[in-house]
Amino acid sequence: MTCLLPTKSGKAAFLGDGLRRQIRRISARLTVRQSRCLTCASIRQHESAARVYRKSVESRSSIRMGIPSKGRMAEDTMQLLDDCQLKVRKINPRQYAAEIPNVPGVEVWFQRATDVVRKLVSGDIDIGIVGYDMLREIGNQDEDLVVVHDALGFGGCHLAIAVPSNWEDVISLRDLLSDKRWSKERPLRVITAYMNLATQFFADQGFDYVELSTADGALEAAPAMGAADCILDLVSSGTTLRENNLKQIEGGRVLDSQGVLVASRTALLNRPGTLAVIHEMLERIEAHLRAEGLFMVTANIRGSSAVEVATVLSSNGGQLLRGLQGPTVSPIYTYSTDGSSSKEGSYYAVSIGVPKSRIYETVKQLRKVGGSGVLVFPLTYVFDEEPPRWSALMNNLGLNVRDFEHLKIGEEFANDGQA
Ligand SMILES: Nc1ncnc2c1ncn2[C@@H]1O[C@H](COP(=O)(O)OP(=O)(O)OP(=O)(O)O)[C@@H](O)[C@H]1O
Ligand SMILES: O=P(O)(O)OC[C@H]1O[C@H](OP(=O)(O)OP(=O)(O)O)[C@H](O)[C@@H]1O
Ligand SMILES: [Mg+2]
Repeated sequence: MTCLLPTKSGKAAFLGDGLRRQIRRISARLTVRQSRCLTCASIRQHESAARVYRKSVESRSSIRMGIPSKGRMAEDTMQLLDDCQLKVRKINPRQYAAEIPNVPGVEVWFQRATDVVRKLVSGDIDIGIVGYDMLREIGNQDEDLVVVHDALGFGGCHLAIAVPSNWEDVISLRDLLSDKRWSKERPLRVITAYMNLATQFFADQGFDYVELSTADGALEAAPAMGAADCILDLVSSGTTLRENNLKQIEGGRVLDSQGVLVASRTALLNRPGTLAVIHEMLERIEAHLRAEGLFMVTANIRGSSAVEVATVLSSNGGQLLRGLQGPTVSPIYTYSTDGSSSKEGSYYAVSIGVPKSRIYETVKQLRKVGGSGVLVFPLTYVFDEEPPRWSALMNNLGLNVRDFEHLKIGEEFANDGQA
């Protein structure tokens, strides 16, 4: 007898201990199966149907962004937008539509991660933040989906094959492939939530005898239950695998993933304002992520000229005391004793951006060259030149960076009403 219960979310909480006991009592002769078995073909049909019904840009005038409504990515996405001063304003927690007051004209829609991708494909949203794994699985290499930023710095995990730890002879994918246990009559049974990626991977690796099945979560339980031989699922810390007596194998890493910013090519090229919004988001995200790893340090250093101080810094601290492009060195003006006049004195103020991880080393180096009054500040943004990801996007869209000059954000929004 097998009884499957929800592992998490509202349903799991509802099935509290009391209810679990009741179920145990009444279910002596009951078998509940939660897993669905889908063929790859049916999933493909489902995903491509969305493609056929892609909406035209004229069907609405607003720019829509989709972000995960729950799960691991939801909180991190909100935090990233907040850190970039793109805070999402939600009137109440059960509402699925919101706005970003700093970017007027953008509607934010909260959706399940899978639906963010589906709605990008169908043209119901223009911009989205999701895990790269979802983008690849659901988007299935749809040419309309353009990755604008591929490393948002959260949701880091990888999709991997895991087999029972007690399969001592199976260390690598090659071992799994040559295992004589699998045949046409008794294929290798793999359970996964990533049917498209799994189909592609096993075909590319030359597996002839594989049967895929799918479930929505807690896949790690399937081998012990006898429902599958191995799994293809996300791994981050590896704890879930370990706790379920599973192990990864060499060559079984299918895809590396983290949060990505995606946009619809159709919307970028045709919906007024979308390209400008993406430009601003990209600039803010890049500048924030660059700043996140740095501290701004200022200190006073004795010297006879700014050049001498800069030379002392670079010859003693090497790259560390040179900052991002070289130290900023400015004279400190000292006043005469009666305060009536000021003159360039023998102290200079230096400002440098340094990696957070090397802050103490920096302080010690500054002291060594006579630095005093060392102040350390967090940074909000480091805006550099136009981000390389922007040029890459323009390239991808077949546009010239100069073409965008006239699409400045103000003009774009001003044009919206007339479009
Ligand atoms: N263990 C993990 N560590 C880091 N990122 C993860 C992990 N598991 C999933 N993710 C990322 O988060 C995204 C959303 O996963 P999450 O589990 O929150 O949602 P879901 O599986 O769609 O929903 P649910 O599990 O609640 O049914 C995944 O697509 C992946 O990019
Ligand atoms: O390597 P770890 O750090 O242990 O993380 C991996 C687990 O995280 C995800 O599951 P999630 O918690 O989203 O539950 P789910 O299986 O119900 O989606 C994923 O599906 C793995 O089960
Ligand atoms: Mg999950």
